[in-house]
Amino acid sequence: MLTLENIKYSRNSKEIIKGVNISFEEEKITSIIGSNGVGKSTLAYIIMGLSDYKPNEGKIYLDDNDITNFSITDRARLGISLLWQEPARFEGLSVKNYLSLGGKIKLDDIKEALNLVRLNPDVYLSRFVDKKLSGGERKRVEIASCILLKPKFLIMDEPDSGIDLMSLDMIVDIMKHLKENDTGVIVITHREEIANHSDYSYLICDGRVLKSGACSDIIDYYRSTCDVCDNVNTPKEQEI
Ligand SMILES: Nc1ncnc2c1ncn2[C@@H]1O[C@H](COP(=O)(O)OP(=O)(O)OP(=O)(O)O)[C@@H](O)[C@H]1O
Repeated sequence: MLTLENIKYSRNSKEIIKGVNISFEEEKITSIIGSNGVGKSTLAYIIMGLSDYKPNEGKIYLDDNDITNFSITDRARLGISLLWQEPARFEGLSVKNYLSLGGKIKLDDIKEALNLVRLNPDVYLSRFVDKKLSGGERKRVEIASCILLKPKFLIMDEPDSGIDLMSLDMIVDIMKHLKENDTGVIVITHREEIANHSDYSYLICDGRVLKSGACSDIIDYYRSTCDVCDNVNTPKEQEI
């Protein structure tokens, strides 16, 4: 269980996260949805422990461990991973070497992961993770590396960004694969096609959880209420 307890975070004197309580379970897909700029990616960076994203208040627990002050490296070691919205490039590193994680991963597993992200291993193992790979191809390689890490929790920040619409079902298949392999998936998404496959959803508004529950209820609420709202939380609306 990964638990956020009353997390508050400010940046340049602006309060971005205003007291968030969320629990994520392993072997479950949890979606985080909400309008642009409400703090979803910020929450992802706080959970991952990026150096500029230390909460001003609150605690983060992985099972019974208080990891609030743990570095990104310590959290990665404990099994928390993040799929970035924008994947990085590594000039001069082949896909095969990049995915072998320093030789720790077997070639067959690398091939299986490439097949899952629908990149033909015969074509892509020898390609380089540089600017000759398209954004979508790099994103797929990045997703493959997250699969191979077998994390306890994987935060997927808009996993479809840069991926063609025809491949949304691939993202869904990958989330299901991760779940079947005991990874807790935390997916930040604007896509109903992706959120629909989550076991539980949180709707974020103005740095707070506005509502949580079954994905279909949250999406119905979001559609009927949030599209017409001015993006400011109303405490009365809070039904956490
Ligand atoms: N480095 C920063 N300095 C100041 N404000 C920031 C910084 N990064 C983000 N913000 C602000 O924090 C708020 C939350 O941003 P965040 O990226 O977490 O939103 P989001 O919900 O992920 O949005 P989107 O759906 O557009 O990706 C926004 O108002 C944004 O402008």
